Amino acid sequence: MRRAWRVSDVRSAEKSVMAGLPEGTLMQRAAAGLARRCALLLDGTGGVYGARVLLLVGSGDNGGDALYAGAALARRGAQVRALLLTPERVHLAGLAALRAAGGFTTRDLPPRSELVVDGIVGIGASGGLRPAAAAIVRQAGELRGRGGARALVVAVDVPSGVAVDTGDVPGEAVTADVTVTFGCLKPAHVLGPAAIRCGAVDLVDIGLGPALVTGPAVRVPDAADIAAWWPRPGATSDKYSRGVVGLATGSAAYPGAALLSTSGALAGPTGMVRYAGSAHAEVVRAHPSVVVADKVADAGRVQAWVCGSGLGSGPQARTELRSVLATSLPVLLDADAINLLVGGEHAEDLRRDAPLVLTPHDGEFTRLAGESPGADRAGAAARLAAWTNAVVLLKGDRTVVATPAGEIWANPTGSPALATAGSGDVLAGLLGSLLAAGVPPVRAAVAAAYVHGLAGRWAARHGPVTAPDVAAALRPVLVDLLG
Ligand SMILES: NC(=O)C1=CN([C@@H]2O[C@H](COP(=O)(O)OP(=O)(O)OC[C@H]3O[C@@H](n4cnc5c(N)ncnc54)[C@H](OP(=O)(O)O)[C@@H]3O)[C@@H](O)[C@H]2O)[C@@H](O)CC1
Ligand SMILES: Nc1ncnc2c1ncn2[C@@H]1O[C@H](COP(=O)(O)OP(=O)(O)O)[C@@H](O)[C@H]1O
Repeated sequence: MRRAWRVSDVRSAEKSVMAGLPEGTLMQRAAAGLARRCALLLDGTGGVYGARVLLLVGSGDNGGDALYAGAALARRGAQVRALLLTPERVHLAGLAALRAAGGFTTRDLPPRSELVVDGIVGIGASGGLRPAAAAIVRQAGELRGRGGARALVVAVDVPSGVAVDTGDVPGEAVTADVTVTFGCLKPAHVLGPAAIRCGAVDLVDIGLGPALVTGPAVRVPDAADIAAWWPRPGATSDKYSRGVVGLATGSAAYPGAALLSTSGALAGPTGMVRYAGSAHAEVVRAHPSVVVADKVADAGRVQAWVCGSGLGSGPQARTELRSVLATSLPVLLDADAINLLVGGEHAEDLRRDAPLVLTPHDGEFTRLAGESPGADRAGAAARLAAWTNAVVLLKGDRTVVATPAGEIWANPTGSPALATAGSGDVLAGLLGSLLAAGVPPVRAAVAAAYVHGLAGRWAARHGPVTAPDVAAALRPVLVDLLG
């Protein structure tokens, strides 16, 4: 698992560590790590000696890091030039170090560069990049180096222009090949469009660890987490002890949603899948192992319900929603079931002790919350989670999962291939199976999103992806993941 901290928490940690160290120590550690990474990158493009390096230097400590790293590269023979965005306000000691090492300042962008180091702003930025900085970022993105190859871009701490705490990119911003960050990850490294701007993220240890006393703002699962959480059958398991998931999905208008949620559920860890709804004949024809009924009331015992994918919005859909919410079981509400909550008709039904998981896309989120998720998707998901007392999985290219207590996870495996009709139905079935197998709701949501994302990537290797392809890819992905 990777963890990311908010700017205010990073600032407090820095302050407490710096109190016990000579001034500038953290910056020296940061700059040394930055220079090392830059040198490694240059090694891959013809070496450090003679390489043309352009530093984009803002007025704060982020610019200071870039200047000291530039000095280290200049000492190894690189031709380092610093473009100072505000020459009247620059990290003076950093600039002196660069000059002493043989580096220069420049007023204009040079015609060629092998490497651009973005030290315009780091975690001290507020708002989108100002016009002068934005113009430099635009031009620097066009720079070319040896043999006409695009210049490599290394961002210092975060790419300039991203919103560090939310992962939003409000305007012009640097697109980095590598982001070298210090002390800990920040939300922009793992959330939203900012995460994509970071390229590969390299974490340099500057000794902040023990001073990070608050909980992380965002957690990111890795394969080992998912493998550790995923239930496996044991020698004494039977079909009931592995959990039974119930699906109240699909309708005469949308029988496909029933089939797709069933496919997702069948790839999960439960020992049995029950389907209740008007698509029961199609479901059992496609999946003979599924036990079917035509409504929730007749379905038999389950350990968790999935309700809503393709369910429709008529009186029968409302009855089914009421039936699942009346149980004392974990319930996942997707798609139409979320839309049925709008207007408050089910407010009383939502007062339940058992876990609730909501899986909205942006449209469903907006209808239910009364406003779109906006730029701070994690914050928006956490607010809806607190309001509904549910785990909220907000779908998107970086799906986020939030709990009512404000714990936030970002899924790292998303794939644009998943943006295809019905892939959310597959996710709902898989997640429901994990709930029925007894996995705590937040882990079930995080694990389902992770595996679903990998399945999208897997399916995309063989051409254009449809939702059945995503469902079919769940099994090979799970074999890889769980061994
Ligand atoms: N603290 C530590 O211990 C360590 C910190 N470290 C490093 O310091 C960085 C933080 O440095 P920081 O606090 O000086 O802020 P920083 O990101 O350079 O930006 C502030 C400057 O940018 C300007 N500016 C602001 N918004 C802007 C905008 N939208 N568009 C354009 N300009 C804008 C703003 O100008 P002003 O608003 O004052 O006019 C101000 O002058 C951190 O990310 C890491 O790299 C490491 O060395 C490790 C140890
Ligand atoms: N651009 C994208 N990149 C990655 N994943 C995406 C993207 N767009 C959508 N997804 C994922 O695809 C799935 C779509 O679900 P949903 O919108 O409910 O579709 P449907 O209702 O058709 O099943 C979600 O898991 C979502 O996170």
